[in-house]
Amino acid sequence: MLFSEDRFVGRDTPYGSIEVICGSMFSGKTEELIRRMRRAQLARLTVEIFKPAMDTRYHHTNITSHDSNSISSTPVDHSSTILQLGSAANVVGIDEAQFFDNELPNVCNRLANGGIRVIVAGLDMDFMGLPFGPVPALMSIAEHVTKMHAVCIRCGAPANYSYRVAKGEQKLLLGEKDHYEPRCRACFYRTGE
Ligand SMILES: Nc1ncnc2c1ncn2[C@@H]1O[C@H](COP(=O)(O)OP(=O)(O)O)[C@@H](O)[C@H]1O
Ligand SMILES: Cc1cn([C@H]2C[C@H](O)[C@@H](COP(=O)(O)O)O2)c(=O)[nH]c1=O
Ligand SMILES: [Zn+2]
Repeated sequence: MLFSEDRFVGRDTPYGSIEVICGSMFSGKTEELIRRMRRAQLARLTVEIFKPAMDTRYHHTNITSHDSNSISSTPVDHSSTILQLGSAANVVGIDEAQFFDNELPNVCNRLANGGIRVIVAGLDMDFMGLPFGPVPALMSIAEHVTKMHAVCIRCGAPANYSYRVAKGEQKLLLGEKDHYEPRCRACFYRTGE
């Protein structure tokens, strides 16, 4: 069964696995990450949750969804710290993976090869519709990839793009609905609206 805690109970393989939760903004990535981490906690597994220190939108330490669900986490500046701090856990969760350095896939592989279930959430595409940071590479090496969809703010179809309504061409621009709206392919590429 996918995403089940029982894979870690009474099984003698020394290997873990990598799960990626990706999609546009507002698609439910953080809620899904929190759900899986809470289930692991209910199963009395040791969990460690990380987020990039530069993502200060909601809370300094907590991971918080757009619906204000939250779970405590450790902010880190570099993926190497995840390897140091996460190696003793049964389950490692990582949010906002797009903001991490390109060593993150290697770090996740090392954790998974050490027996840890690694669950990573992040944007697969930036505001240009281009692959974002280490997330596409993580999707390649993961056992399980879940692509989430928001609701297109323009037409109501499933949305897999994050359209930037704010000014600015830089890749990194923290923000919420004042800066971005989830859109479907047609509404994303239909310009001037
Ligand atoms: N256009 C939208 N489509 C879907 N969910 C939305 C939308 N706007 C707001 N939401 C809210 O955002 C929540 C998902 O938040 P979150 O898990 O933080 O998403 P993500 O991490 O993918 O940005 C949904 O449960 C919903 O209540
Ligand atoms: C598309 C895009 C997004 N960002 C920023 C905006 C938000 O702060 C996060 C994404 O948060 P969510 O949990 O997925 O809603 O990323 C960015 O910096 N650049 C972009 O192109
Ligand atoms: Zn649309």
